[in-house]
This record gives sequence, C-alpha cells and structure tokens, in this order.
Amino acid sequence: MDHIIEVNHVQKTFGKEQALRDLTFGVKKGDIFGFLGPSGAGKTTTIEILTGQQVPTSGEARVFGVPSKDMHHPHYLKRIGVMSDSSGLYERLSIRDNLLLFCELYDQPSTQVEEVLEIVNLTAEKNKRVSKLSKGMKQRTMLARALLHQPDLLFLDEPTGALDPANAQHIHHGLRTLNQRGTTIFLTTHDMNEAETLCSTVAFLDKGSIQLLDCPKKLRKQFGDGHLMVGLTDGREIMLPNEPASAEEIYQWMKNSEVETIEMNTPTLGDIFVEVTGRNLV
Ligand SMILES: Nc1ncnc2c1ncn2[C@@H]1O[C@H](COP(=O)(O)OP(=O)(O)OP(=O)(O)O)[C@@H](O)[C@H]1O
Repeated sequence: MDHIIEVNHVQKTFGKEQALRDLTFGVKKGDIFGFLGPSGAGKTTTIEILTGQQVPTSGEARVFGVPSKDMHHPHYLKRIGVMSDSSGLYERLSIRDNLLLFCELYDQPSTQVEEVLEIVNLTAEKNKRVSKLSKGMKQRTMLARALLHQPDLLFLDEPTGALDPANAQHIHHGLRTLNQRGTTIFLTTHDMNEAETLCSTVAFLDKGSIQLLDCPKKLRKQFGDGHLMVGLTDGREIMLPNEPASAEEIYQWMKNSEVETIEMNTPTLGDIFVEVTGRNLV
C-alpha cells in the first residue's frame, strides 16, 4: 500500500509525562485523514513529530519514506504545509503582503495568492492588517499560508476551530478541491461533523495510542445496531429491525402517506469514540 506517512511503535515522553505510548498507523497517499482524540491525547505532539519539530523517544516515524526528523530540510519543507496554533504571521503587514512574502520564500508565482485567498474566503479582506483581524480571519490567513505552495502533504491542527459554520463549510470545500488535485491532508479536529463529512479515514487516539482506524462510513455501519428509524407525519419515531419483516409495516404507512423520514439508526463518530474508549472526545 502506498503510505505517505508511516508511524511504528512511537513513544514520546516529556520528563515524567508520557504523551505517546505506542503509536502505530499509516496514512495513504490521497487520504483526508482525521486524527481524533480528547484534549491531551497527543495529537499536536504527533504533528510535531511528523513535521520534524520533535523527535520520538523511541520507535520510528517516516514521511515520504524518510525519517520525520529530516522534514525541516528545505527539500521536504517545500513538500509539506503546516497550520498550527503558533501564528508566524507578520502583524503589521496586510493579509496579502504576508502571503506575497511567503510566495517569495517558497518560490511561488504571486498569482497563487489570489487563488488561496479565494479558498479561505478572504478576498474581500486581503488588504486588512493582520493585527486588525478577528481570530477566525487569522486562522484562515494561516490556512492560506499553509496552502500557498500547493504541498503534497498538509498538516492542519484544528483547521476550523474558531470559524463560524459558513466559513467552515467554505474551507471544507476548498480542502476537498485541494485533495482532489493531489494533496494528502492530515487533520486534527474535535468536530465530529467535520470528521464525518471531510475525512476518508479517521483514527481514534486515546491514552497515547490508536484505538480504532477506519473509514467513517464503515465504522458507523459496524457500530450500528441494524435498526431503521421511521419518522411519521404524526410526530412518532419508530425503530424497526432492518429486515424483510419490517417492510410490510412500512408499506402500510407509506400507502397512507404517513412516512416523513426513514434512516438507518447509526451512531455518530462521537458515540463510537465513547463506546471504544469510555471517554468523551472533548
Ligand atoms: N513541550 C512539552 N513539554 C511537556 N509536556 C508536553 C509538551 N508538549 C505536550 N506535552 C504533554 O503531552 C500530552 C499531549 O499533548 P498534546 O498537545 O500533544 O495533546 P493534544 O491531543 O494536541 O491536545 P489538545 O486537543 O488540547 O490540543 C499532554 O499531557 C501535554 O501536557
């Protein structure tokens, strides 16, 4: 299998604190990989290891087939994009000038600036100084900067954490487009809707190791109870087993135009996380 990220038995300790216990997983090229876990689970530490900002205490992490500690080499830096908490933006410059500066740094044509501004929905605000931006606008500027050089692999730590739903949706659309053009995306999120709608694979991180890894649809099916939820026009919601015997009952309601909704009674990723780890995601 074509893995762009390979992590094998990685441990990371900070003094007495064990942030990662035994982390093993792979990310396929072309994936949108959601890394989910409660606060303190080790998500940021993992991104820092994969981007060469931290080294594992033991075990091995490889990105593009090379040890992740080499990721700060300029050759690899050009192939990855990172968006995390630490801003790294020039407060006195406008959004556009910040991006132009990074364009030069990455040897990119200045036309890229307009393209990424469109993706993050900041075209109208491009001349605003960074010091005058809201938290969400700053977050979108950092995302724009991470996209500028069209990286092969993009790391996003809570990419839509400070955004309103409309902007989050706009960014999801932009990330999907970017992914279709060939960028593999590794993101952390607490937002289960984001994970379900955006990610092709999700991994549940708890107590420093992966507890579950699969495609969200498969997980919801696997953890579902095999029941259908039928919503009727009189407001009742009736649960029926998803088997031929239920068809007659549903047929009768349908004949009387009483059916409003029929859906599989599947758990959310949040429900599955609680079932697997016994802990909430937040
Ligand atoms: N530089 C550091 N020095 C000491 N301890 C650290 C350091 N970085 C992380 N830790 C510890 O490692 C653990 C994992 O932290 P990490 O930031 O990776 O979690 P996270 O899953 O990203 O959490 P959040 O969702 O709150 O951002 C925590 O217990 C944290 O206190």
